[in-house]
Amino acid sequence: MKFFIDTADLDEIREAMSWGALSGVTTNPSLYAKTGGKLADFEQHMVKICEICEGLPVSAESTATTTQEMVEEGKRLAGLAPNVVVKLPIGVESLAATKTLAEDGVAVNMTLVFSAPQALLAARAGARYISPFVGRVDDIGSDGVASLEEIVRCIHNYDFGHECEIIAASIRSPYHVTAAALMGADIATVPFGALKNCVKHPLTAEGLAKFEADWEKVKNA
Ligand SMILES: O=P(O)(O)OC[C@H]1O[C@](O)(CO)[C@@H](O)[C@@H]1O
Repeated sequence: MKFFIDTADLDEIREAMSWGALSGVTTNPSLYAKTGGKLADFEQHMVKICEICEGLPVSAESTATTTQEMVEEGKRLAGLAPNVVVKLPIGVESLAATKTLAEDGVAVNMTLVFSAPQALLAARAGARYISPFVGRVDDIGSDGVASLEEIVRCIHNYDFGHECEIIAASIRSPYHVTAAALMGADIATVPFGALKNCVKHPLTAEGLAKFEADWEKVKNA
């Protein structure tokens, strides 16, 4: 399974990229809003992310509401850098936009996916990536991992005639990451904090403290 970072924060992206384990970035309007960025600076901000992650897929979300606007905005976003992936929320308008964009060679990440039928339709329309949410399903008292597993199994059952990867999204914990990898999700997009938590383990910290204490003894012997 590949790791993407789920943030629009340039410092977080730079730091996580330096760890050498990232394969891409996902952003959404909420994550851009969190950076304090203005509307006028949005596209340049996406360009900066694409430069930091040269060659890796960077999802930039369209906020258009009609098929025609999504296609226009999608083409503009795709023109910002060769590694831009246009993110569209699932709906009849965005399915139609995905078809057109995919035919034009623009990679689409279909987001806000919560069910297998939504995912299957997105794949049929030509989506390069599909983003089912985990954490937000847990938030409403359902089982986000079970929902993701259903979607992964349905998508992996078929050949859609084009590459189509599942991005486990709305990931909140190392447990979500393990569950996504066990079921064969292609990618997990993980916020910076949760990504750092994935590096940690209490026994690693305990083991390190012991090594350090024992080394002090060696130095003082
Ligand atoms: O529930 P959260 O943490 O807001 O996550 C929302 C998800 O939506 C996405 O836009 C899905 O593509 C990701 O950026 C993110 O993983």
